[in-house]
Amino acid sequence: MRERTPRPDGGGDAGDGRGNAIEASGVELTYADGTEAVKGIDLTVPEGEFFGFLGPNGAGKTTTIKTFATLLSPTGGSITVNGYDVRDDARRVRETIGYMAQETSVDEELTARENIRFAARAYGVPKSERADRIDELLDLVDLADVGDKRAGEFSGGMKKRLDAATALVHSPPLVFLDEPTTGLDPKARNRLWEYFERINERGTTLFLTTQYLEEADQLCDRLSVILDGDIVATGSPTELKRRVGGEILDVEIEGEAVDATGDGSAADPRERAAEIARTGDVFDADADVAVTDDGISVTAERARQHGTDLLVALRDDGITVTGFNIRSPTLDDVFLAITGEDLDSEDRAADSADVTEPEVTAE
Ligand SMILES: Nc1ncnc2c1ncn2[C@@H]1O[C@H](COP(=O)(O)OP(=O)(O)OP(=O)(O)O)[C@@H](O)[C@H]1O
Repeated sequence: MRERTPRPDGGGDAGDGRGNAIEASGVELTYADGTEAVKGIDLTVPEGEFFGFLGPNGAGKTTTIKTFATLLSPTGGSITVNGYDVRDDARRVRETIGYMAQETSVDEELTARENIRFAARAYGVPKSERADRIDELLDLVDLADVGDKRAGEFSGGMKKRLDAATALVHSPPLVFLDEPTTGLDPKARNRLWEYFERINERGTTLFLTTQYLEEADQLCDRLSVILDGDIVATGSPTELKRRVGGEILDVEIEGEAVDATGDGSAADPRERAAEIARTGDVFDADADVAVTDDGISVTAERARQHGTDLLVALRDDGITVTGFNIRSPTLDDVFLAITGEDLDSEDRAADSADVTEPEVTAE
């Protein structure tokens, strides 16, 4: 069991007996050069929640997390963390949080065990408790077998796990994780996810920033989407997906654009199919039709019911359908609907050029 940190009287209440780990109201952060990185956000995170903060590069995730962790002072609004005001009680806030920054802070010259011991000393963990705490944390992040190896020999994923262990050394009830899995390969990312789930199950509130929709979907109870310093949506992954509405019908269409008349005007069967989906009688006017790499994608309330009507209409027009699929919206669709941008495309490409795993075992 984690140790409960006594809360000051001012701590908020989530309404179900739980307090609020974070209460933020109208938070603004404008940098000295005039960049308005955070533009008045409101946010409440109940104790014990796994909360996600999702947004593309430069959206304001790190800036927000730094104001919550007292590393930056907000230029407007108010923030209470574990019941303490970040301006008036910064020291108490720091004592009751863990913070895992984007860049790992492990000392590569030290062993895993020495890294955690150093953090334990820095956080004032009583000497009598240190040895047990170090063993417990090494176990928790599956580094017990390599506890006496130098961190410099570890893979990227192992360093991240060690870093996360050091953020937990004083048993904080709230831990901030700033893009903890960026740059890791899928296997290392999965290991870290398991570890985060484990510490959340022990009762620790987690505030995670991420660019990965899949990560937010898999881990988070609730999440907010931040874009250009503003929160543009908040809800559970399921609620957000429901908000997109309806189902998605993906239709794969044969054939490239051809210049049938030889006058330079290419007829693209996908464009023609999209026109039929938009203007035919098959779907309601509010159906959303997009041309994709392979064909078209239709988001509509009754996509499942009317899918076959569309296929017939396409066939009657001489268009060859090579495949189709009806699915529920993903968070990717949510993000696309909110922002008009596909969040994942660039990041996925970056992933393949990733950290190589491991020379040292226990990965
Ligand atoms: N020290 C700084 N001075 C001025 N502008 C800054 C500073 N740090 C960040 N910014 C700007 O503030 C905005 C938000 O940046 P922030 O790092 O919070 O975004 P982010 O969502 O965490 O992105 P990333 O995923 O790239 O870390 C960006 O426009 C960024 O360029």
